[in-house]
Amino acid sequence: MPRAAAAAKWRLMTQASERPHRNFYGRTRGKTLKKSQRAYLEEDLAKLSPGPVEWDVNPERRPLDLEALFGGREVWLEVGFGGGEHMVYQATLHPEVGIIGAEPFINGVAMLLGKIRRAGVTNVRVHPGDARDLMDVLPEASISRAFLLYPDPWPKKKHHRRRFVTPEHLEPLARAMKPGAIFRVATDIPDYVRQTLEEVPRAGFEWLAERPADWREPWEDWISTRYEQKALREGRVPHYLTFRRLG
Ligand SMILES: C[S@@+](CC[C@H](N)C(=O)[O-])C[C@H]1O[C@@H](n2cnc3c(N)ncnc32)[C@H](O)[C@@H]1O
Repeated sequence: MPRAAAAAKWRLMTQASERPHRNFYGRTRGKTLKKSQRAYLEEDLAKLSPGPVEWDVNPERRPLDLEALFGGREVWLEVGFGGGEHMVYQATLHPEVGIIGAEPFINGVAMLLGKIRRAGVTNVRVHPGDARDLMDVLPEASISRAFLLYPDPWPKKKHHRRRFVTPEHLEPLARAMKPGAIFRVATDIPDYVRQTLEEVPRAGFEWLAERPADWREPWEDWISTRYEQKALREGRVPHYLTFRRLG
């Protein structure tokens, strides 16, 4: 590799290391991929990838061409889609919108790809990596709805700053969302509710007043996710919070 290119690569790698979670793309968290899952990844992922997102393939952070990706449809975003059940459900329910999701857990990506095949939906795009990289290249005010469903709880106090509901994540999210856009957050962790209600309004959202009384009621178009099922089995209580982007 020429020296200048190697130096540029090194700069990118060191920048990347400032984002401790982004490098877990490709890890299977100890689980092996089934043969069918490997096939989904090999055959479908490139077709459904939104384009240059990662730092090393888009170092200037050129915005994605969402018009080309979704043909002018309204665009929704799901952060950390897990096994993808909610994304595919919403894509089936709303063929008139385009949904883009980020998830670094490769087994989850493979599960989503399998569900996309079985449902036959064509309005989903997948970034197999950190949502921060994706948010960085979303055009300003381009997202009409965003979902953060059961984000990693990071229960220890010293890890709270790793939670998604911190300025590091919420500011790029707010930048990418249209004024009036809806942001849904579901969590089973009471302290996560506290932090969400503190931090999300600070980033330029209002908590929708019609929902505080019924924050234990899921949204009408809700499908329970894998993580929610686990939380319910373990006796934890889901909370559903709805915000609107101001401006
Ligand atoms: C507790 S799981 C919930 C998954 C799914 N939303 C559900 O409800 O079943 C949290 C997910 O967020 C993903 N995640 C964590 N940090 C992320 C990040 N920076 N960008 C995108 N996804 C992330 C994890 O890999 C994990 O799959």
